[in-house]
Amino acid sequence: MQRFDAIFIGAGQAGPFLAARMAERGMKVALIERKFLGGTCVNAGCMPTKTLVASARAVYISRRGSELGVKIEGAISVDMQVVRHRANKVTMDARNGLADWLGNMDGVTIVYGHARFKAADSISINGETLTAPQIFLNVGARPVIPDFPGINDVDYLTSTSILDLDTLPRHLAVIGGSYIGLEFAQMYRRFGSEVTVIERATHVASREDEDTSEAIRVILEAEGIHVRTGAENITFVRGSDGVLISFGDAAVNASHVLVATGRTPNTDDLGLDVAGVAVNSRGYIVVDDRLATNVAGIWALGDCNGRGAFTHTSYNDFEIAAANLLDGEDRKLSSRIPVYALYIDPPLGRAGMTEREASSSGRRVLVSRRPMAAVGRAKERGETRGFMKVLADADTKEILGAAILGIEGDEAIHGIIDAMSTGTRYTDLQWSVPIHPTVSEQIPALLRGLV
Ligand SMILES: Cc1cc2nc3c(=O)[nH]c(=O)nc-3n(C[C@H](O)[C@H](O)[C@H](O)COP(=O)(O)OP(=O)(O)OC[C@H]3O[C@@H](n4cnc5c(N)ncnc54)[C@H](O)[C@@H]3O)c2cc1C
Ligand SMILES: NC(=O)c1ccc[n+]([C@@H]2O[C@H](COP(=O)([O-])OP(=O)(O)OC[C@H]3O[C@@H](n4cnc5c(N)ncnc54)[C@H](O)[C@@H]3O)[C@@H](O)[C@H]2O)c1
Repeated sequence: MQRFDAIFIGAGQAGPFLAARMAERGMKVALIERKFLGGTCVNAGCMPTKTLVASARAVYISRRGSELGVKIEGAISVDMQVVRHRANKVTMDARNGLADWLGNMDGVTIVYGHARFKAADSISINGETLTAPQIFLNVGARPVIPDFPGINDVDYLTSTSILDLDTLPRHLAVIGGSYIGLEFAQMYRRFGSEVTVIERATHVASREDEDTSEAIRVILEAEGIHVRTGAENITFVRGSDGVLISFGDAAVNASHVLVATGRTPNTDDLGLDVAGVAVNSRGYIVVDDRLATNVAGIWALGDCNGRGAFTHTSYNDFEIAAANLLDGEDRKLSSRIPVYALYIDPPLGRAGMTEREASSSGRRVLVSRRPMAAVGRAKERGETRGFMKVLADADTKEILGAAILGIEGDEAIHGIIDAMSTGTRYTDLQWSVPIHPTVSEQIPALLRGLV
């Protein structure tokens, strides 16, 4: 039996950083990973997909070159092998960087293999037992495949396996119209595939307000993506040249199918029952405001605790745990404001509540909207799709939430995020002087328009 001060299961976006902080303090830590250092973000998530989104945007801009006075002789074509290679390189550089950093760190032992609890303070891995008084779970999540009739009779892709494609699908059907589905749908359309998004809900990106979902749909349809919402009873049959997907009274004949209907936590094969760690009905590990599970000495960080599903929420879990356990602070999960971006192009940057959430909170809600077509920066760049809106509490003057769907929306939203994080009232921000011409310069004006 090998003894450590702390054991980390999963090397995602929280565990490695906390392991490093603990090792710096002279602790002896084991970091167990069954696949690749860096987890989903580095290997099958943000990094490769945002690299692909960048390639797809380059195609889009090239095709629009003549509008901006750029003459490109000959047809614009896409080399999918180069596209894939570039995404793979970004992943490999990050993965190798982590391996160098952690591999050379005194006090950190990296163990590759699948870990399972043997007891609340010990882990079985590759036939060996490791024990520690502190165990941190950072096991992440994986794609969930619904029990669609016929799905197992056809070939389908997930957000992970699609990264290995180096040819262009004739017709990509994307099941699920949320983050993963919409990002892949738009990039493949831009690469040159016919694309159909098939979504069960009445709107794409259905967690958003209807005006946001509708604006996203308009953007996607303008690029030639077929969007089918309200799709009930989806079934799959293998056809002569692909897959026949039927839903309601419609059918689509696709060459490739991407299933992007959500993710499920990697908690089913961890032996949590042996350790007595509680999970909720969806398999997420139950944690308190400081990320502790119900078992003393065991914490759960990142996607597997169901309190966030993004790289920045996982990394923030590390920051909370490190602050509380190593720096004598008292940081809480409940202080975190929900923020994220949907990386279609133009992106959707989001902070805080939707209008639907704000209205149902019982507050007096003020709203201000502005189309991107009224934004100078957007006009100058010839990219006026989308809109921005902000919500505030009429009584407390708090900023409650915002959405910026438009060029640089993922960056410009940070003005709102920082204001919300510091508790700045909208009345204090209305008269700040922004730089012209930027998308962010609209924020003070937007706040002055709250009614
Ligand atoms: C296609 C896609 C695009 C995304 N894009 C974005 C984005 O743009 N921005 C954003 O913020 N988020 C994005 N995400 C989400 C983001 O990737 C995740 O929220 C984030 O990676 C979660 O990190 P984590 O630390 O919780 O776990 P993960 O990064 O999932 O890491 C968990 C690790 O644990 C390992 N593991 C699991 N079980 C065991 C076990 N029993 N023993 C040993 N090891 C184990 C796994 O192999 C994995 O390496 C995207 C996700 C996907 C799928
Ligand atoms: N930009 C980003 O930050 C980013 C990008 C990609 C992924 N992610 C993370 O990955 C996670 C998973 O993303 P996702 O898009 O797979 O999941 P999701 O849960 O966000 O969306 C799943 C979509 O599939 C639909 N759906 C579910 N079951 C269906 C069915 N039977 N038939 C048709 N449609 C169905 C849902 O209505 C929903 O629109 C997200 O929680 C997100 O945090 C983030």
